[in-house]
Amino acid sequence: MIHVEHVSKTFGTHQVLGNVDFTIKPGLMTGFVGGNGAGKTTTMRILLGVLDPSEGRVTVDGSPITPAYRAGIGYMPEERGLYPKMPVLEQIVYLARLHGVSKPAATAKAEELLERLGLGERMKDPLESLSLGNQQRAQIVAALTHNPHALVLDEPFSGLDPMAVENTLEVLRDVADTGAPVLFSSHQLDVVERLCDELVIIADGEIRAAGSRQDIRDANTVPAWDLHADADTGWVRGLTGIEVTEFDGGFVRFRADSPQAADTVLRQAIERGTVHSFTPVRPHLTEIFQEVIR
Ligand SMILES: Nc1ncnc2c1ncn2[C@@H]1O[C@H](COP(=O)(O)OP(=O)(O)OP(=O)(O)O)[C@@H](O)[C@H]1O
Repeated sequence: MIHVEHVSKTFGTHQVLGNVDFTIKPGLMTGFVGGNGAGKTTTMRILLGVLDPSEGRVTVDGSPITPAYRAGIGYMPEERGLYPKMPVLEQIVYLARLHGVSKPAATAKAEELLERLGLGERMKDPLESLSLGNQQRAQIVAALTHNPHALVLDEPFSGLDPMAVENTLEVLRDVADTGAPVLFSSHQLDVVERLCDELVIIADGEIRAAGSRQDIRDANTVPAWDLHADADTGWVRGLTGIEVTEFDGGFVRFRADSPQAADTVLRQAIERGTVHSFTPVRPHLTEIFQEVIR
């Protein structure tokens, strides 16, 4: 398990990370979500050793991360690093060889990954002749060809079409299934919500929420219910332990101090007429995200 432990970072007098603390668990895909300038790239650079933290440290299974461990991470930096004029396959094999992979093994792996990401026909073409989305796919392959034991990917899905997102997801999932911790950043919560097992939400250089989707939902959900009835539901406003948040004739959304208070609403609604539905409100993760990054 990789642990970013109480990391702070200051550039001059500008603190961009404050006590950032989260884990990336083996075998799971962790989505690192935050708006522009939230601190995702800075955190990833510290994880990779490109930047030093002002405070805190990164550990792997409880010990400080080593250069050897870092060298075995598949890293896709924010500033994409491939050579525009060099053929795609050739440079991916070259980069894998720098990691100590033999030429035949690197070639076989790169060809397999390029095929899976739909670049089978373009392997011999110079990178610059590919569309931006296809260059992005090549970058992903470059991060994976040296059989990394962990992945740290900065915005791997940005600019990919839906099919490429699915193919990339499958490839990343295969790496996670080998027991590797996988971290990828994104500012597209809808994508991350669907793709990852765990989420880390950052805003203004601070972690605002972390854990599984369910953990984050449970921790940030105020119990609320929706009631749809035939008759006007204005009477709900007068009940103790109930706070009405939305109301429109036969519809009311309310928060309840306890499940018993919510039951009372249902009982009274049935006594007053026909109840069409009575359901707990499950906020979408996107709504929670908007709330926690405020
Ligand atoms: N070398 C630097 N010197 C000064 N400030 C920096 C430096 N690098 C990053 N910052 C600042 O740190 C903050 C966090 O930036 P960072 O790139 O980590 O955010 P991000 O979450 O990756 O954003 P984005 O999604 O826009 O890439 C920003 O305010 C940025 O201007």
